[in-house]
Amino acid sequence: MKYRVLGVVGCGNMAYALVKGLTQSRFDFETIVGFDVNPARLNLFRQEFSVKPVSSNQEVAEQGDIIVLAVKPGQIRQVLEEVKDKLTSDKLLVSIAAGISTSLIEEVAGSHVPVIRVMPNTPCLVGRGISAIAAGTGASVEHEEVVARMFAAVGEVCRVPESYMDAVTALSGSGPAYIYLVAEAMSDAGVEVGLPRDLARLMALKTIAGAVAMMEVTGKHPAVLREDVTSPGGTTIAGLRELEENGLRKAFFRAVRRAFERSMELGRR
Ligand SMILES: NC(=O)C1=CN([C@@H]2O[C@H](COP(=O)(O)OP(=O)(O)OC[C@H]3O[C@@H](n4cnc5c(N)ncnc54)[C@H](O)[C@@H]3O)[C@@H](O)[C@H]2O)C=CC1
Ligand SMILES: O=C(O)[C@@H]1CCC=N1
Repeated sequence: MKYRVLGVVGCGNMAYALVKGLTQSRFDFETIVGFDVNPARLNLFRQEFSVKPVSSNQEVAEQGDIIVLAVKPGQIRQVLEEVKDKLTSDKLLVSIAAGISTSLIEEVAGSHVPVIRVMPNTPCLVGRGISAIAAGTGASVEHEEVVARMFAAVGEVCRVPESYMDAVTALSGSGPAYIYLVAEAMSDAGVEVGLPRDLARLMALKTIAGAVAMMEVTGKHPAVLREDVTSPGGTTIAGLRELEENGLRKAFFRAVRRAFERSMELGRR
């Protein structure tokens, strides 16, 4: 299968991360065409990535061999209605919309169109994303391979059963925001005990980055690494006790469950 033209419907944040990664990688699209209702976004994509701007989603679907749907979940149905007449079985439709199932897409676009659903995350912008991919009923292993290679340009890729997608969305799709909140909270906590703000932020950020590197490089379980930091009767156990008593784990359980439910709600609209 040879896909020469990538079509991008919706040139927002996630499309930016993906197109940036693709243009810097060896993934060999001859052309990338795009449309966005906001001309400024389209202009940005033209200037930064030489994306060819077209004047409608239909044109993207007509010219693209692979069409990435990167609009908000609430716009997917309307966009599919616009483009469905241009979709043939030799094209490949890729949706990154949270909560939107491949069966919903097939229902509107027609079951002859191969559909792959992907849940990436914003670290794709710096090549450190994690994307889960799942195939619709009309997509083959080859279709999955092509999309896996595309998203490998912006980070790691996991193939998952589609039934995992709402959970993946709640954990890794939304997850960067949870960690930014932790970084902010740690910085403020450092300020509270007397550190200048810039220093507190640097310490928080480098501590998170260092801890992530420790988990990646050593391959040790986080609980083992945590024990290594925790001296008997020392400072860390005093801090950890506060986090446990204030419900850190409970807060994460609840956050991920609520985001999971929200992903399912987005798919029902
Ligand atoms: N932001 C994130 O962390 C992630 C987002 N996603 C999914 O990616 C999709 C896009 O999200 P973002 O890039 O964050 O949103 P965004 O708001 O940055 O991008 C959406 C773009 O679509 C454009 N648009 C709106 N209506 C349109 C239409 N009818 N035709 C063409 N373009 C239209 C908007 O002008 C905007 O530029 C969403 O479905 C979201 O669920 C998936 C993984 C992570
Ligand atoms: O907040 C959202 O709905 C999107 C999906 C995952 C991350 N951002």
